[in-house]
Amino acid sequence: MSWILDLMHGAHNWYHGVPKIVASTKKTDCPLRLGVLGAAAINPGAISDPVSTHPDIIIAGIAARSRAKAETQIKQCNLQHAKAYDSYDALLGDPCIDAVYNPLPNGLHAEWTIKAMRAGKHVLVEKPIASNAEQVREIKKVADETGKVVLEAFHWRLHPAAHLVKSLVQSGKYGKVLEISAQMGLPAGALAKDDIRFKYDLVGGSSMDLTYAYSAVSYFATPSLYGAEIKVLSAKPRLNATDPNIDDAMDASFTIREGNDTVLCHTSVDLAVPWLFGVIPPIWKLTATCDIELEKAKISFPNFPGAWLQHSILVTDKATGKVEKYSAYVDGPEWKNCGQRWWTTYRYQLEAFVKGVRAVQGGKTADEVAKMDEISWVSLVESEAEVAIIDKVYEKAGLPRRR
Ligand SMILES: NC(=O)C1=CN([C@@H]2O[C@H](COP(=O)(O)OP(=O)(O)OC[C@H]3O[C@@H](n4cnc5c(N)ncnc54)[C@H](OP(=O)(O)O)[C@@H]3O)[C@@H](O)[C@H]2O)C=CC1
Ligand SMILES: O=C1OC[C@@H](O)[C@H](O)[C@H]1O
Repeated sequence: MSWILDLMHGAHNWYHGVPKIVASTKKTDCPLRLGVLGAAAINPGAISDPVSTHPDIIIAGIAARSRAKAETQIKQCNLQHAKAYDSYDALLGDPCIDAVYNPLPNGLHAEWTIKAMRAGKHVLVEKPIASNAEQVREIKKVADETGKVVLEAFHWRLHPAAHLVKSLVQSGKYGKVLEISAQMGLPAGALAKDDIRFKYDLVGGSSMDLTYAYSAVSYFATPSLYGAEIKVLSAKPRLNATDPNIDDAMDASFTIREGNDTVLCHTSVDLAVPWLFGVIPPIWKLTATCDIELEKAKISFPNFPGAWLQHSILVTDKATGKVEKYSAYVDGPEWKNCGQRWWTTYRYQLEAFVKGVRAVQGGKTADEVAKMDEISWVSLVESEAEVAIIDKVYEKAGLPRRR
């Protein structure tokens, strides 16, 4: 699956001339030293690529359960400053490492994020940040105790396009939000049968993996999800043939109520969208979409998780049918004057993480970082509220809560 992402990155970088930018990127005298837990398939696109164009961070190490695997990835990504470790503990025990990227299977996110903080490291942890909301609260507790930064790697939320959509929605110009739908799917066969996403003990399942859909509806539904009341109306899973605890797909409907305002939300996620007649890829189910209905307009944000590739935000006036078109690749309401046209969502994510860590090193608290004006951030409060929705969806579907 990750080869698709690597292919998209390659094409994107070639189109924007990124290799020249990489070659001319000078690192600072004392860049942050990042250690990576696991030689995961996602690493080249999600961390190695953005680090290559960031002046203030290097990958100083990769740990894998076998040193050879770590060495292979170090070579593959051409990481000149990286050391291979043969265990995650060995990397965490190295005082030369300042911060950690955690792309382990979902079920290990909370455990290793907490271990990393206790070892004195700041953490960028893959989505979903934890198996359930209780674990997110535990992460928050340890972050408060240790003063370390934790950022859930919700890259799409850190891209200017997401912020533009949010500002259009919240502007009041189009009235209240009534209904939001988001979908995301992968074609059947794209993932191997033994992929981590199909393993219950590693906290797999479509709702855990394609959590973007839950994140999108909740981000756009309210100014802040904190304190909102969630009621799941329906949750219909399509169960995995081998493991009935795994939702290969999940269609859910729920309401998000804040004060007197209630937004009806629909999410549809699928790790194995069946091919039509076994041969035709169902493109319309594979395109990630987020559609927002307000009182006076409909806003559509296609390809919301991959906005760095291409997106076009359409606002249709419900009375006149007139369509306004927007897009955003830099700056915007959260980043102000920051970013480049060629920055991927992962590059924005890294920008946020490095700025957050530097701010904490400069004396700010992690809570203050989440509120800083000059960066975009996903707070642990937001992460917890989103994971809590997924907990409730599993409960409604009659599936066990992930742990
Ligand atoms: N932000 C994004 O765009 C994306 C995010 N992700 C997220 O990244 C994470 C990793 O996904 P992906 O790279 O596809 O997964 P992989 O299976 O390629 O990587 C998972 C890593 O976890 C390690 N691991 C430790 N214990 C186990 C175990 N018991 N079973 C299997 N692996 C184990 C392995 O490390 P070792 O090298 O030590 O053997 C492996 O490299 C997931 O949380 C996923 O949600 C994934 C794809 C895209
Ligand atoms: O971006 C993504 O797309 C495919 C998924 O399986 C993956 O985990 C996700 O993060």
